[in-house]
Amino acid sequence: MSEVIFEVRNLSFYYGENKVLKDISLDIYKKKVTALIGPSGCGKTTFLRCFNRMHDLYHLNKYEGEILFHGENILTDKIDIIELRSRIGMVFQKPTPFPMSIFDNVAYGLRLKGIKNKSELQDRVEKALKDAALWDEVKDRLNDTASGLSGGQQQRLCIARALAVEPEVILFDEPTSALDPVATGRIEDLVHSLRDIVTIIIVTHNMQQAARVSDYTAFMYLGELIEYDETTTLFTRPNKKMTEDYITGRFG
Ligand SMILES: Nc1ncnc2c1ncn2[C@@H]1O[C@H](COP(=O)(O)OP(=O)(O)OP(=O)(O)O)[C@@H](O)[C@H]1O
Repeated sequence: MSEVIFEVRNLSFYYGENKVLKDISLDIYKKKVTALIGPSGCGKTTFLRCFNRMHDLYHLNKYEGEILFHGENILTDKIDIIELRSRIGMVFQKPTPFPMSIFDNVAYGLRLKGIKNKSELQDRVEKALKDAALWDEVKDRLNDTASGLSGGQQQRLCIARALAVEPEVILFDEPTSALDPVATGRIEDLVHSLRDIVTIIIVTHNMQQAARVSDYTAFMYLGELIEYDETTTLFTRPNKKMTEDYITGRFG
């Protein structure tokens, strides 16, 4: 069994009065891919956004319970959220390149961290683009604007941007929902391979995708965690009838 990086303990979450996560407890394992699946509105994205405190942007949102990150609760006021987000990166549904060059997109977070040295920047941008399986396609046009890339390339650029600051964790929120099947396949291969360097939590609508890319899968329904197990077990021998009904397409 691998090392635990997050211990989620009795986590509930409210949008104002609306309780959408209900007493969730689970462990997330280091350098593994964990998929969050379940029907629309079950709380997958809400759960994902707790891990880097994305909900803090709106003051009526409320967390209860704990998420221990290396043993420290990240849901307290004592946490430096900027620092937390540099350790826990995020990739969104739609590619969100900044309106600047390919190079500057990847260098952005590095410059924010105070890295000014040109050759260090170049090395780290190159490494991040290689890790994101994009280097060969862009190495001759690093100064071109990022908006000229295809959707799939833009999403890999966003992954490179997230990787550049060497986070411990990357949260993926349905990263292929805006992509065609070929671009989707490339992102899936990439997510699968990235677990050698980072811990990944990924929300997906697509059960086949969860089965292909993840080591662990959490099945959620109406804000509750119904079942959580190794992906192969959850998809072949689920414990709960509700999980079985969902993965065999009987509802949702
Ligand atoms: N900003 C918000 N304010 C109030 N309620 C919200 C907000 N965002 C989501 N919700 C509600 O919280 C519940 C969970 O939504 P969430 O987006 O987390 O589900 P999901 O499983 O990711 O859904 P989908 O697969 O459709 O993206 C839903 O009932 C949704 O309507």
